Order: sequence, then C-alpha cells, then structure tokens
Amino acid sequence: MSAEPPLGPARGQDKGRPGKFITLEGGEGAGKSTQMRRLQERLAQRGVEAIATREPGGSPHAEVLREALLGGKAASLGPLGEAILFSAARIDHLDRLIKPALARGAWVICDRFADSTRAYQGARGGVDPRLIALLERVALMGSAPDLTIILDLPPEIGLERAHRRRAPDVAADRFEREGLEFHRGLRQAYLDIAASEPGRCCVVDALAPEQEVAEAIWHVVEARFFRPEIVIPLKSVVA
Ligand SMILES: Nc1ncnc2c1ncn2[C@@H]1O[C@H](COP(=O)(O)OP(=O)(O)O)[C@@H](O)[C@H]1O
Ligand SMILES: Cc1cn([C@H]2C[C@H](O)[C@@H](COP(=O)(O)OP(=O)(O)O)O2)c(=O)[nH]c1=O
Repeated sequence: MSAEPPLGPARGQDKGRPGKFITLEGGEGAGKSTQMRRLQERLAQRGVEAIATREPGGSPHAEVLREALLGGKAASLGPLGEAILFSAARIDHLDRLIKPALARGAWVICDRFADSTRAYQGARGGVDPRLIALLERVALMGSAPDLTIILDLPPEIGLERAHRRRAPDVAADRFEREGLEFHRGLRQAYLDIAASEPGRCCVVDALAPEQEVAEAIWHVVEARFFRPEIVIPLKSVVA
C-alpha cells in the first residue's frame, strides 16, 4: 500500500474543529455523488475549500475494505459482521482524512456515512439498533456530521438511474441487487432517521431536475452555516 496519511487529532478530541462536516445520504442513484460535486463547486465559489469523499472508502485501508464489502466477499459475515467492517473502514477514514481536514479548517462533504449503516445493516439487515448505536459511538467518538442531507426519491427511479449510470461491463454491487422491498424499506429508514434528528438532518426531494436539487441543497447549507436566521422545515421540497 502507498504512504499512509498521518493520523488526525486523537480520537474524541476534535471538539471545536473549525471545518464543517456535511454528509449526503439516500438510496442508490438518488444523486448523492452528483450533488456532492455541485456543492463542492458552490462552496469553492464562496471561498470555502471542501474535500469531497465517500464511504465505504475514502482512505487507503477503507478502500481495501470497500472491495470486500461491495464485491460480496464479506456477505457471509452477515449484517452484524458487515456493520463492524463498515465501522472499521469509517474509523480509518475519519482518522486519516476527515478529522485532519476539519482540524485545518477545510470542510468535508461525504457521500454516505454512519446513517448508511443504520439504514442498510440496522433497519434492513436486522441488526439490533442498540448494537448499531454502540458501533456508531465507538467509530465516531463525537465526530458526528454538522449537517446531513437526505436525498429522497422512489427507489424504482433511483435504481433505474443507477442502472443507466453503470457501464455495460460493470456488475451491480451486492446491495443494489437486493429487491424493491429492500429499497422501499431503506427509503423509510432514512425518513425515520431524519424525523428522529431534525437538528442534524434535512430531507430534500431528489426527484426534481439536478439543478433544482442543487439549489434546494444550497438553500439548506446557506441557512445552516451562513445565514442562521433562516429556519428550514424538516422536509425541504423543491418547487
Ligand atoms: N436530479 C436528477 N435527475 C435525473 N438524473 C440524475 C439526477 N441526479 C443525478 N442523476 C443521474 O443519475 C445517475 C446516478 O446519480 P449519482 O449522483 O451517481 O447517484 P448516487 O451517488 O446517489 O448513487 C447519474 O447518471 C446521474 O447523472
Ligand atoms: C457506508 C455504507 C454503505 N453501504 C452500502 C450502500 C451502497 O449499496 C454501497 C455503496 O455503494 P456506492 O456505489 O458507493 O453507493 P451508491 O450506490 O449510492 O452510489 O454500500 C452499507 O450497506 N453500509 C454502509 O455503512
């Protein structure tokens, strides 16, 4: 493996970090990576350096775990074993990339994070929510996102978008291949997370054209970080 990025601040010691941490969540093909790039550009226009990253992955060790998790090699571990591996990848990602960036004042935008473990391995995989919460506490040690945007759309449409995006010679990953009921349950799991943490999460309608979704996200980011006098309702539906 190539040279290791240095570790960031000690675990649990990143309170008062100057950078902001934003995560994008939602089902397959919801537009997370598209909107991550757009938000990064918008922040750059505002003079904010934002690092775009993703999970599983984002650091060398975590990318190795990604291969095992998405290729299906880890599937025989079952949902709890997978949740532990996703969490191990998350610890490396936080320590090597996210926390060092936040500590030096950069912002971080991450395509999927701990809510994906809650939704996929917890709500859909059937792992006891108390175990998922425990793993999350151990992995994050206080490094929770400042804002989570949940991109919401009917799973039929997201899966169709994901299918169209994929090159013909690339197979769908193991979670994308799950049936429609699984993906409907995921959608509900994300809406439940948003309802349980309205201070952190905001739901954006991802069915709208790309540009409109980007505007809705920017509205939320601007309100949360640049103009706190604007109050955003939980479900921010684009026109
Ligand atoms: N609002 C949108 N309307 C229609 N297509 C979109 C929209 N946002 C993204 N797409 C397209 O859908 C596909 C999946 O988008 P992507 O950002 O990769 O989703 P995700 O990262 O959530 O899986 C891509 O081909 C992308 O160009
Ligand atoms: C981060 C994370 C991802 N996943 C799943 C969700 C996705 O199916 C897959 C990541 O694949 P990826 O191709 O990066 O996501 P997307 O399809 O949204 O573009 O891993 C989990 O099951 N648990 C997790 O904690």
